[in-house]
Amino acid sequence: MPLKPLDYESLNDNVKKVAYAVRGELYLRASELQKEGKKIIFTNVGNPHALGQRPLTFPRQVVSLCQAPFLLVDPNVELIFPADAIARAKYYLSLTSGGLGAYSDSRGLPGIRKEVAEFIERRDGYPSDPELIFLTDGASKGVMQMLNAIIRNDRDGILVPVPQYPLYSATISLYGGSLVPYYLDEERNWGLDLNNLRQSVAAARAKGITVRAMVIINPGNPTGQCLSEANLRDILLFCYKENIVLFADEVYQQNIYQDERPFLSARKILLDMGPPISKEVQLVSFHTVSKGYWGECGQRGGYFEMTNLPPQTVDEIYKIASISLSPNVPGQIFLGLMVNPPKPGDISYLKFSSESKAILDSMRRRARVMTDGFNSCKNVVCNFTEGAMYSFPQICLPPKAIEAAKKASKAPDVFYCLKLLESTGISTVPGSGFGQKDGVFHLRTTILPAEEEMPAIMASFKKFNDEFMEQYGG
Ligand SMILES: Cc1ncc(COP(=O)(O)O)c(CN[C@@H]2CONC2=O)c1O
Repeated sequence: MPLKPLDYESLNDNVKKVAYAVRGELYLRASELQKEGKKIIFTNVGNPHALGQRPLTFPRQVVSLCQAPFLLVDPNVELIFPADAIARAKYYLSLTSGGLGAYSDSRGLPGIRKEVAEFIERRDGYPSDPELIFLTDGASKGVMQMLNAIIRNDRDGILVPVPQYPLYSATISLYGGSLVPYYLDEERNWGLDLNNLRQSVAAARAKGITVRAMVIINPGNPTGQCLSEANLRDILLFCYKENIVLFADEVYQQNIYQDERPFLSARKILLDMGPPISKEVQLVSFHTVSKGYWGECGQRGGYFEMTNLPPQTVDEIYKIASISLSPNVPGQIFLGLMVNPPKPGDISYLKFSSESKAILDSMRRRARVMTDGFNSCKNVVCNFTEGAMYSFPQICLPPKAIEAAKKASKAPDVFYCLKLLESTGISTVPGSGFGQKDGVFHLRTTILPAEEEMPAIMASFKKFNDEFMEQYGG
């Protein structure tokens, strides 16, 4: 029988090349075990509500009213919903062309794009143009749109930090480009290594690759590092000198757990640097409602902002966005609420700010508990989670463990994570899924398990790890 068009063997090779570890072998094994009745702690995905985080009240009130406008005319509505939520729902509905069931413009509702621009202006102190802000179904879709626009063939290279969030490696594979790694320095808390960056570009060019863009993830996933102003200036100067576009993935900008390096946007530093750099470097910045203290991953709300892209390019990006007709409208409303939350004096302000602060304060405490927990384990070292939502400890695997992994035809860190999962139910992602230096092994977990469960989880991990190291002669 001839191959059918959708038989595996006849699929697009780029599709078959793609790997995405966050929901890879460990996740699938964990799902099997769960079906068999084993209690699994899914710390593999930065999915706060799946780990018990409660949604913020105000956004849910507003979107509920938007989803069910008949409530707005119910005589009892003010008994259940605060007046500012009612007013905001009416405002958002007035922006739509027929409620949440109607398509919006392919770039998103202009009124919400304006709210995003105003947020950026307040954050950075520079004007922002709503026409250069596109709303997307999560930041992922924006990243994919921009990588699709810039990758022409396999000679086009995209600089990606290693360890990296595999949205980038997977998308670059999918679109047939070349990933050009630049290694973060684990000894300096995953700091930027400019020499390695320059060497990577030179090596890529020597192979005939045209380096077109550089990705920064700030704060980092899985590594959690926060870039300093000096780092950002170095990166922007580098992009200017090398004629490279900067993709700034800033989805964790609310998730900061230390005071030394607060979040600074790439756009702010670019504009601070002034001409010629501020006029020449092309920058695309990404954000989402999935992270921060919102954690509204399932709502699929995101945006990207374009800086120094020519109008004709913006038009092309708009054309491609039009193929998908409209970003989902509820997700757009969540985004509008995130960038324009209740203000002091608003009825909902006190509740909103206390809910938000409680979540962030707890995340900061959990980041510390998890880091210290890992560092109390034999042959485990872990940098502190400066930001984002993850811990990325290095597991120093003894030779016997590496030998056993080889016999099991598993990468050493996959072997370790599978043993951890089978023994404790803790579902993690092996460091190999994010990239790491040869011979050095990690795992990624989130700092998201409930705070009251964290000590028991870390104790369970420690018991497993120390027994594992004993068994394999570590
Ligand atoms: C750095 C980074 N960029 C973009 C995204 C995508 O966000 P959207 O939900 O807006 O598309 C994620 C999601 N983080 C994944 C999801 O959970 N665990 C992770 O590592 C991310 O970590």
